[in-house]
Amino acid sequence: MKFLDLAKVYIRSGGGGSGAISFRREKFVEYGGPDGGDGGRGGDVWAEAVDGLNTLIDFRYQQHFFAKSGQPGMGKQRTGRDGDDVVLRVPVGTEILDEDEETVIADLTEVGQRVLLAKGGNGGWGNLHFKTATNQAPRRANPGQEGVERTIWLRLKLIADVGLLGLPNAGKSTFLAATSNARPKIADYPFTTLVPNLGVVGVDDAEFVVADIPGLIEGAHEGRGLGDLFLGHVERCAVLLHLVDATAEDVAQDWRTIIDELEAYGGALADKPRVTVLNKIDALDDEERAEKKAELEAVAGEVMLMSGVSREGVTEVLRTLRAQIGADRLRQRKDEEDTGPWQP
Ligand SMILES: Nc1nc2c(ncn2[C@@H]2O[C@H](COP(=O)(O)OP(=O)(O)OP(=O)(O)O)[C@@H](O)[C@H]2O)c(=O)[nH]1
Ligand SMILES: [Mg+2]
Repeated sequence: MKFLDLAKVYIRSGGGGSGAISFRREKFVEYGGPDGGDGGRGGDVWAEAVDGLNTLIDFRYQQHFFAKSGQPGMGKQRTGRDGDDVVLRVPVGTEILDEDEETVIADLTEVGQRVLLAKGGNGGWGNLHFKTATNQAPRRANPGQEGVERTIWLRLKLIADVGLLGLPNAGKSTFLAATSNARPKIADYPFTTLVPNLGVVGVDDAEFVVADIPGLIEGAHEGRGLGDLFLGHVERCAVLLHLVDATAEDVAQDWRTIIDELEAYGGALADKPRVTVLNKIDALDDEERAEKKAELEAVAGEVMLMSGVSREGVTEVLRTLRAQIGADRLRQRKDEEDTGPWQP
């Protein structure tokens, strides 16, 4: 199976148009001077971070991006038309890497940020440019400069405030759907979420972005399951929301599995603030709730209770997240009429 947060792309800027060799031809003018125009410039290839995208899926269907060449120059001093630029529209948070997959060419972290990936070739000079005192009728012009061809990689790291963690089936997508504008796929089989979903969650007067990532399983950091590829996504989150399925056999063990993965992944992930939630409590009676809560608290410390389905406890969890995210990252909640739904 292929993952959409990494895409290989071939790009080529346009070559410059060649300069023209041409001479003026007019009635009663016997020796018209040179009038060959310059070739047009070739188109550039750019990348630009845009609103409203959160995967690189489009680059799975189109991997080649070639800008147009400049048109050749023409007589009567006419310059050839420039080739159109090509712009790769990528989600915010996309890194652009060189062919070696390591060298970072650019990191597009803001909407509208642009980077030039391949410059179009200059147009060649027409013979008009070569006229000198001793050579009044030059029969030479330049070819256009060639375009630049290169292979690059696009790598997406989502910029979310909260990263959802949990084993497959813990109810992460259900939670996201219940609390945000995102409509992730939900099913009672594991690994329903193949592509990370982003949702904007509002609570009180604040908004933040939650990323639903595919379920983590044991060994994910070694490449098992789908989780490890997406651990990279959560690196930039301010808080992790760890959901534990209350209907599971052993909630302490389920919790431990995820924590082990975080620790094995290394980096700052394991030290990030974390909110631990016992989810799906609608399926339990009071006695079972207390029992599971105690089991989980014994290993995880403070635990909140919630159900993404009945929505019991959801607001409290959102408020806790809000408090942990920090004011600098929170967006002001706006009425949808004002601006339309905010798109990650
Ligand atoms: N009773 C109950 N069931 C829930 C709750 N939340 C989710 N479920 C069910 O649990 C199953 C898995 O839910 P998802 O939201 O797809 O789980 P996930 O964690 O996103 O799973 P992956 O994407 O596979 O990692 C579905 O059948 C849901 O209906 C809840 O609060 N209560
Ligand atoms: Mg899911």
